[in-house]
Amino acid sequence: MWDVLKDRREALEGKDILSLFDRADRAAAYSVETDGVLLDYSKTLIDDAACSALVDLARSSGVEERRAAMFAGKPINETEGRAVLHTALRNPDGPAIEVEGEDIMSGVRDTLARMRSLAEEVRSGRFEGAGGTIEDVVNIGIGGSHLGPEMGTRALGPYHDGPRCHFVSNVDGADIHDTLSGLDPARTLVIVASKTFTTIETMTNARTAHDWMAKAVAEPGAQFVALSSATEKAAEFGIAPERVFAFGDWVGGRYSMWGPIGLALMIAIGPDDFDDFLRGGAAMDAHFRAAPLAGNMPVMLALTGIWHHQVCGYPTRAVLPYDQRLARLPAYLQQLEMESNGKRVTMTGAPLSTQSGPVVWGAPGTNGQHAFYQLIHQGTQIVPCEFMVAARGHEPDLAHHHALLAANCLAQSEALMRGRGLDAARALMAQAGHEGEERERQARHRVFPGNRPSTTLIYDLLTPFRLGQIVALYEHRVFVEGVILGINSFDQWGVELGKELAGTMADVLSGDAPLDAKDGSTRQLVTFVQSQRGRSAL
Ligand SMILES: O=P(O)(O)OC[C@H]1O[C@H](O)[C@H](O)[C@@H](O)[C@@H]1O
Repeated sequence: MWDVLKDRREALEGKDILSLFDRADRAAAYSVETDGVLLDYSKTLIDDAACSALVDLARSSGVEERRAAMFAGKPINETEGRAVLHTALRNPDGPAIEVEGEDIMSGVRDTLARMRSLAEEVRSGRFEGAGGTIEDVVNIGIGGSHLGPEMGTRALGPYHDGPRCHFVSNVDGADIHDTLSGLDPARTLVIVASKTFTTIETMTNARTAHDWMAKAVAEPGAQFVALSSATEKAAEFGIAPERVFAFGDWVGGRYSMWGPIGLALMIAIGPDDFDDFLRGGAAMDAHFRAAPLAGNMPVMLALTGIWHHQVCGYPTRAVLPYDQRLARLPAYLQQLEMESNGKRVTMTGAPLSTQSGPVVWGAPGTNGQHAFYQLIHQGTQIVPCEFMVAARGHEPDLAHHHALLAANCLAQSEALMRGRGLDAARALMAQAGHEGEERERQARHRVFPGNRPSTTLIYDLLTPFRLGQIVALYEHRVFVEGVILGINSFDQWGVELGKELAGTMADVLSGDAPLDAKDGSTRQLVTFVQSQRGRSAL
């Protein structure tokens, strides 16, 4: 299949994306719409032959079988022997799903009901801290226990009518210091979010928060909540079982914002809006399960990604939400995509014959336009761009802002595709009064090669439901790309070595472990830190 795709790519060499629009219905044919969201992937150099080869690739890679296995609770996370059922969290009224012979759905419903009741108590003021109603919620967690709720809380700002929410993740004391200073411990709720309840950053921050609260509050544990699969560890930390919200090991960290890890988001926007977020995810699941591959949004987004990264060889892709409230989406997607598909061996342990998933990066528009779009338009590397934008904003009084925002988004994808040729650039320079060699020199700087691919995801308004659709869309896109590459998208062994070495490095830095075994560079760096510490102690 890969050979067919590579041949197709060669056959398209020198062809313009714009010329593909000679086919009058190209935009509609290269788009998928589901439940009010439209994905337009027509501004890519994918023609009918390439498209059908890509769909064949998805089919022959077993995407449909693997999808059925995932939803049925089969242990498709083979290196950890686990099912992959984050989809169950957003379908609490769905049918029974058995994991190792036991139905998990009643547990999902119970936990959601308990989350709802705590969220309502906190929001209504019935749950009080030592000093009265809760004014601030601090979510302590990292990676999958941080990025989802943080991204979602920011994205759904217009729905945020609960207490203020803060997110602490970094072990850098600056993070918790800056977050806690100014908060009243007697009116703060601390959520310790950690699937394993062992992550060094989170446990260090949780203990610091506990000490901070203990200075002002007689029973600090009463203002702590735990979100974890390791309930016994949460109990050891001193958090009472009624404030521990558990989830199964069939929920991967980076797929976990739909369940207990989403508690901060639920407290912020309220359980009803959180339900809408879940419904949006479930709607995308239903589409993903039922739509034929060629009309399936996550599948076609994945195939566009496969085309650009694996077939065309473009090393990165940019996620460019034209929505300031989606500022944290690129970071969220970096974990989702790069931790899931940044692997060098297939499910069987054999080396990948393809590239692993691409580098994902991005920032909201229009800000990025004034920073890195220079390279996107004129750099030598091609960066496929994934634009997203709502047709309207949440601020009716500022509709003229939104009109400019949307216009910029649409103009960028057009500019990337059309570019500006040398003749047009010469004409511009002539108009500006340049002549001869100077005109030629100036014109060359103003050429845009164009023919640069992009996709656009467009929807009416960024509601909780829409956010649910968008997050689930990207989850399934990662899944489809992973299946095609033969990767296990649900483990993350690549984060382990650094963690192990950090443990011993702390001893080396403190002088409790020998430095001799380290390489020259590491010895130099350790010595520098030690000498500076010594100075500050003087
Ligand atoms: O939720 P936790 O167990 O604390 O894990 C937090 C994060 O750290 C790990 O190292 C993984 O790389 C992430 O996938 C995970 O989300």
